[in-house]
Amino acid sequence: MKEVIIATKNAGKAREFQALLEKKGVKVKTLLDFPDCPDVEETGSTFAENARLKAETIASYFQRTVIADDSGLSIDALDGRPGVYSARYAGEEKDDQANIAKVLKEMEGIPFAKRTARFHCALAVAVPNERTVVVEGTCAGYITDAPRGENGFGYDPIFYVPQKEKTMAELPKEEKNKISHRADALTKLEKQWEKIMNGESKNI
Ligand SMILES: O=c1[nH]c(=O)c2ncn([C@@H]3O[C@H](COP(=O)(O)OP(=O)(O)OP(=O)(O)O)[C@@H](O)[C@H]3O)c2[nH]1
Ligand SMILES: [Mg+2]
Repeated sequence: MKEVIIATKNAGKAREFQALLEKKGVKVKTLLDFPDCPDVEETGSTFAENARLKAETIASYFQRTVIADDSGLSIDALDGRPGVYSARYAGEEKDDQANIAKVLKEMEGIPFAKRTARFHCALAVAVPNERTVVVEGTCAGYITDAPRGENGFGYDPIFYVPQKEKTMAELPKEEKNKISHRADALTKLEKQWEKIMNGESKNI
């Protein structure tokens, strides 16, 4: 079975990539499998910049093809916050519950129609000494006024998906994986996928 390294230490993302890529017959390794792997500082101001930074640093470390995901939630009523700071919105410890609590507090009193939001996912494919490819995916929804559901990770319990009439955390994982920002971004690599997996880096 072919194998790809996803440059993430986020267990929720790791599970989703495993499920998404299993369908393509690809085995996923993440940085959770390589505890000595260096941490990459996310100094970019966009999802694409951070995805590129993570992918290129880790591709250079392993000297092989690496895909990185930088993602997050943009809320219109909060001028796009938490945005690229989604993981650490309530502090360095990356606590999902604390992040949710902070968002709900900031959204108090805002009516449903004005609670529009969007998940973003930038995926960067880096091959040592080659041009990096970045694609992006989104998923639109609304911020609820209380958490609902146990599935997924991050802000999923407060992200309402109108076409499903459920929060992302109330959807079974197969359903999230059909409509998520991550799935959307991955679709955009569809045409290049064979080349990526064969390590044919040029012109992907
Ligand atoms: O409800 C959610 N459903 C999702 O599907 C989702 N995808 C991203 N996020 C949020 O955005 C941060 C990513 O930040 P991020 O890309 O820097 O990742 P991270 O720092 O957690 O891990 P790494 O991949 O950098 O190692 C995460 O922690 C989450 O808070 C999501 N929330
Ligand atoms: Mg991160």
